[in-house]
Amino acid sequence: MTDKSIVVALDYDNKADALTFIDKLDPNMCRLKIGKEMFTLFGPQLVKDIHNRDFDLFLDLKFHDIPNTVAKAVAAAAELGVWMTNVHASGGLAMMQAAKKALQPYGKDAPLLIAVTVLTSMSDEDLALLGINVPAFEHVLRLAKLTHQAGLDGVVCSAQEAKLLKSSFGKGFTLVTPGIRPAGSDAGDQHRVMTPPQAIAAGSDYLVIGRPITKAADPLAALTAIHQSLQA
Ligand SMILES: O=C(O)c1cc(=O)[nH]c(=O)n1[C@@H]1O[C@H](COP(=O)(O)O)[C@@H](O)[C@H]1O
Repeated sequence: MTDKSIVVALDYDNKADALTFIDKLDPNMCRLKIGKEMFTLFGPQLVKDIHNRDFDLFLDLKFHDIPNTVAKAVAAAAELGVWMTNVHASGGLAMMQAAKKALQPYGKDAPLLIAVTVLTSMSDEDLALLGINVPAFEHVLRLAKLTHQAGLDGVVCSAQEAKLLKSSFGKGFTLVTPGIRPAGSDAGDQHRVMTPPQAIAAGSDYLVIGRPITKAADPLAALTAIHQSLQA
């Protein structure tokens, strides 16, 4: 069972539970992601604990601040040796360029740097409340263009926009897609969703999947079922 296109979002509030689950996994089965909750609770030691188990780790802290601050935060992520990290594209071109530049000293050891476009929890109506009166896919395209211009490795978007972005920016522009829901599972707070096979068919490179796995009665079985759906 090897499919490292799956990135399991480990949104646990208990480190022991998270490590117990990780210890059932093989690093060839998936990659892992920790975000604001786990990093705030458990800090860089958790990153070390996960690296000691040989998993590729996406540090999802979605930096969004002035260019100098984001550049330093991204360099700090590189110091931790993570596989991937992210910023918000809405932080702007100068912020993303500063972040990219901060990774230059790390050469081929630099983490992949991607930018969040429009959160997958947001609908066209949510955007309208922010004064953004275009469909989500148009705003995603706009932010992805800025990210591409800044020289980042790719974007976080929903799989619903993957086809459009691959045709606009090419195969090498990495698409990381949360909002993945196996058929029949609860969407929860996610709005722009797709199933794992649909997302891969649309051109997603990495599927970020959290609750459908971690909140399942048997998380390992849920992950295995997703693997099987991708092989079918
Ligand atoms: O950057 C992210 O990973 C992210 C961006 C986005 O637009 N939407 C999104 O859901 N995420 C993250 O992806 C994960 C999705 O988790 P589930 O909804 O439980 O599958 C969460 O950890 C989110 O923080």
